[in-house]
Amino acid sequence: MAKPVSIEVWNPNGKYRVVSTKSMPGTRWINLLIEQDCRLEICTEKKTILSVEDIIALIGDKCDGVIGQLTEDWGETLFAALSKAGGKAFSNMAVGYNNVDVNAANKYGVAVGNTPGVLTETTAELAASLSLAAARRIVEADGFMRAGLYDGWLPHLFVGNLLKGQTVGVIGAGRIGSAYARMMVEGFKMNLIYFDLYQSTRLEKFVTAYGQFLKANGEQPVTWKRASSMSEVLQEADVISLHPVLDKTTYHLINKESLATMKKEAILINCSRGPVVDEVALVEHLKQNPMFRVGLDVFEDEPYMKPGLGEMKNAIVVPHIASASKLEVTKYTFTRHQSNLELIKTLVSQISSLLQGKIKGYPVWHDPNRVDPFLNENAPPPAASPSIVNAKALGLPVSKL
Ligand SMILES: NC(=O)C1=CN([C@@H]2O[C@H](COP(=O)(O)OP(=O)(O)OC[C@H]3O[C@@H](n4cnc5c(N)ncnc54)[C@H](O)[C@@H]3O)[C@@H](O)[C@H]2O)C=CC1
Ligand SMILES: O=C(O)C(=O)CO
Repeated sequence: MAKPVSIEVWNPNGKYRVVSTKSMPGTRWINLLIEQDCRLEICTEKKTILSVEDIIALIGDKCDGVIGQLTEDWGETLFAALSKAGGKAFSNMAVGYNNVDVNAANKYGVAVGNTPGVLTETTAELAASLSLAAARRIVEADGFMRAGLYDGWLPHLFVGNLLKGQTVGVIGAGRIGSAYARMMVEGFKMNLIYFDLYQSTRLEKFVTAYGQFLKANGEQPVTWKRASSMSEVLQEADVISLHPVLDKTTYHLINKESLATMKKEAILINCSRGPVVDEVALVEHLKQNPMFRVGLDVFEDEPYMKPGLGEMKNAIVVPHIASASKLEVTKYTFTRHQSNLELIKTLVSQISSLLQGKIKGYPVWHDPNRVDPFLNENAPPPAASPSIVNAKALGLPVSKL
């Protein structure tokens, strides 16, 4: 028998039992679920990462839907348990859903939601922040200052990289990769080289137009190139930022061999998922190449770092905070996790619309890139469910809205 897990209950007489494996910011999401006749149970366990056993205990004998986290292992065992409890909907509070075995969800007929589009700017901004911090050695210089080592200006003190006119490389030029590329091209007048399985026409058009603008103003125009392979990006770029999904094609994309092809003074940024980089090989590369620098938001064995990484002066490491930003929306200023608040509303729309429609017969929102209709605080969410990643496999109809 699984150990009981502590919970807080909202709307005990609600018709649908929905479990959230974590408490999330604000009360709007709770009210939305209550309005949809849900009994909501929020896990209040103190530990950060719940085990599969903990989640099985939360699911219990009857559960209609679960809102879960990217730190949880949603595989065969959990989908079997959810299905046995009558569950039909699972929402992952994240853009990335590499922690979810979608085939297992399909097998048990559970719809899987994620939250694309709500963290694009916040993640791109963190990647840009890490790029700048690495280029100008901000963290190292800050440590030096605090240690009382500064005894006067010197011509060679903490010489870093000037970004203007250098080349920024993006691997995975989807929503976040493209937003980051625009920031670096427009903000620092960098040239762009990118690799993606698909052409990013909008991004190319943007860089072309910006290049023409600069030229018309008597400045050096920026350029773009779509690389035919990832290695082309690694060889040519001065700053490389990783933004692909994590799947078997991108696991250890950056490894000993690919690191060896990069410029000795290149900067590598990872705000995608840790296992895209072979972290052991990275530590070794950092040791051998003191002017090679990295900025990491994500780690291979999160929350842990591979031995030696934390001691490397040429590494900037932050604890998966790309989504943690404040945002002003008209007159509202929300808390630190504003971006997550937006994301939660998307989740709530998923769970409640799926349950109301009993899965079948309820349309799935047609465009996973358009989340704005779900984010308006004053309007009810549209009568469709945003971003169900396995809609096609489950034969769910798509909204014509
Ligand atoms: N650090 C953080 O807090 C956050 C991390 N993320 C991560 O960022 C990832 C990307 O998010 P979005 O840009 O919204 O997704 P997206 O789906 O718009 O972009 C991903 C891109 O990767 C490309 N891709 C897939 N396989 C590839 C390969 N083998 N080589 C090169 N490109 C490949 C796809 O074609 C696509 O254009 C998410 O899957 C998630 O893991 C997302 C939000 C926050
Ligand atoms: O949404 C995601 O994929 C995240 O990593 C959130 O921080």
